[in-house]
Amino acid sequence: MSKQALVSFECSASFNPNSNPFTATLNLGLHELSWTFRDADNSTCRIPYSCIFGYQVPSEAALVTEQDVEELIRTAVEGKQVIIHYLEFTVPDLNSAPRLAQARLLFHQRSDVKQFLVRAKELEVFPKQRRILFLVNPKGGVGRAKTISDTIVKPMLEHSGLEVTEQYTEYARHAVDIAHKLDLNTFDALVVISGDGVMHEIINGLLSRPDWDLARRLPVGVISAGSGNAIATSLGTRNQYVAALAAIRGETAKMDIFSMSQLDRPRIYSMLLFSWGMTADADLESDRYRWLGPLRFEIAAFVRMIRLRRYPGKVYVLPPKDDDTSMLPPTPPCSPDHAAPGIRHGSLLRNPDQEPPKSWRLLDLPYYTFFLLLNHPSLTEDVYFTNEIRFNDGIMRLWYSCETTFWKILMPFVMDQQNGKLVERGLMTGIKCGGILIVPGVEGNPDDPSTHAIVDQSVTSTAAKKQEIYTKPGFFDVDGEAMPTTRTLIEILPSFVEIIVPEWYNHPDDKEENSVRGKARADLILEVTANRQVETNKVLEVGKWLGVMVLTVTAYAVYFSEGFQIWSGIARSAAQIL
Ligand SMILES: Nc1ncnc2c1ncn2[C@@H]1O[C@H](COP(=O)(O)OP(=O)(O)OP(=O)(O)O)[C@@H](O)[C@H]1O
Repeated sequence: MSKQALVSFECSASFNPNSNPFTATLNLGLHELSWTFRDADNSTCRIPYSCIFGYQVPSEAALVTEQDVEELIRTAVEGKQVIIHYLEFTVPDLNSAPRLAQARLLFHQRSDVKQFLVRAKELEVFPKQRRILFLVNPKGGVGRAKTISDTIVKPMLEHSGLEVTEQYTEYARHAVDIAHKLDLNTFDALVVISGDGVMHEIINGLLSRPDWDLARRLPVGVISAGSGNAIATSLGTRNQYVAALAAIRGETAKMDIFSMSQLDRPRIYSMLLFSWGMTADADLESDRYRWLGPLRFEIAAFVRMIRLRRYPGKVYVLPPKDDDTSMLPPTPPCSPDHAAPGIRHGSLLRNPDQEPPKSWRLLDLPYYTFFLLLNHPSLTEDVYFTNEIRFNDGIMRLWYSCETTFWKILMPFVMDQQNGKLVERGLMTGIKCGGILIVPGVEGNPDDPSTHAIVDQSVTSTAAKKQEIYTKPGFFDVDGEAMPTTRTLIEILPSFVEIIVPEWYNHPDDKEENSVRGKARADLILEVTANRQVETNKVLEVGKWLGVMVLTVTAYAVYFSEGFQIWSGIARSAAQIL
């Protein structure tokens, strides 16, 4: 009997519909079902509860729910057979799809079936009954959300016991309206089948409600069907079967979010990133290459590396753990009744126009080519930025740079895009902060050299032009959505929303032997998800970037050649690069 077995039954078990049943002892442990086969050298088979997404008895009444357990016990007893649906991870590689699998149990005694079902319910073997709204974005990524919903999610939901409603988004930002108006008593969770953009929209929709303090507790989840899919990748649910499993089982974790305040505008909330400079331009401009799928980011990034913009501005940073008591608390102490418009959750400054106290440090760069604030370790599904970040660590981490040399910018992306070491290449400075105030642009008349003093004493207006300092405002990028570049206060709201995670995400101790809640392979899953250290395949990465370069330069040449030979365009572009 398994070390952790709490109760055991004699039964016959088979693990696919056509295989012969084995005589086995079935053990219900704390975290897993296990079988010891008598006629197969006492070998053992295990299914962690965290991988079970459905339950069935051979009658039409197949679901275990709070309400119908009595009825199910009755029908199961008659049939003496129970079918368990679970995900089987066969290959030690999370990128390969897990398999939908079934275990069929034929109990010898009817009383055993009843006892099994009762204990299974106590031990939360099966998903708890919940009501979930699935929001499908048919325009996300390359438009595969409907297929993913029909071929992956729905078959897994069939025996889950969940009450499911599906709704398609019909226009851009429809998800904001849906989340804003949602009846919170009707659903226990909101899951999007989309990219990060729709996740951003539902969080902003929920937090824009008068009852935001209640709404923020609604668990939200994502089944990836976008282009970037950074949140799903960071959570280890990039595989849609794993994401659907997480949605069905419903484990949640608290997640920090960033709040962005601009004067006279409603606050915007970000779950993933705030960015300015190259990454923002590339992300927002990549929308025109949507048909390329995730490759759109590399193409847009490369174009922007060639035609890099430098954004001037003043950036004030509040060091973490500042004890300046003149400040308002950053966490959300205000009830909606007491919240002033625009300062719903309390704020570091009374408004973004307030001059920051002396404890805020002015960063000393003349301009910014990179400015990136991340809440998750992955920037897109192909860019694993750093393993320094956890979405619930309550810390804001900012990376910034004024680097302009093409190769110095390109190389980290080519060599360290997937191994979490991109930030270690010296391209960017990384700091922790308690709050950030950005004052973008050059103050005063851009033709007056003295106005550039705030940017850099040595940069005059003419020099600024020569160095192509970008005097146009550009855009801030908030989770892939554009935000106007005006004076902006950014702060963190720690553990502010509930996000659906795989069960093993919350159980780092499951790495230990004999504790297998996160499947027998929890160690691998944890390593790949919570601390994802995938070695970059340098040959593949260099090949991919060479492809991106050739494609971009050719497209550029065609676009700009205007009647000249394509090759003269290529030569011009090459000259620009050099
Ligand atoms: N029916 C629709 N028609 C047009 N646009 C829509 C519709 N439904 C949603 N959208 C918009 O599609 C945009 C992109 O959605 P989503 O984030 O899911 O995909 P993505 O941008 O490809 O992925 P990622 O954000 O992960 O890169 C969102 O801004 C959303 O407002």
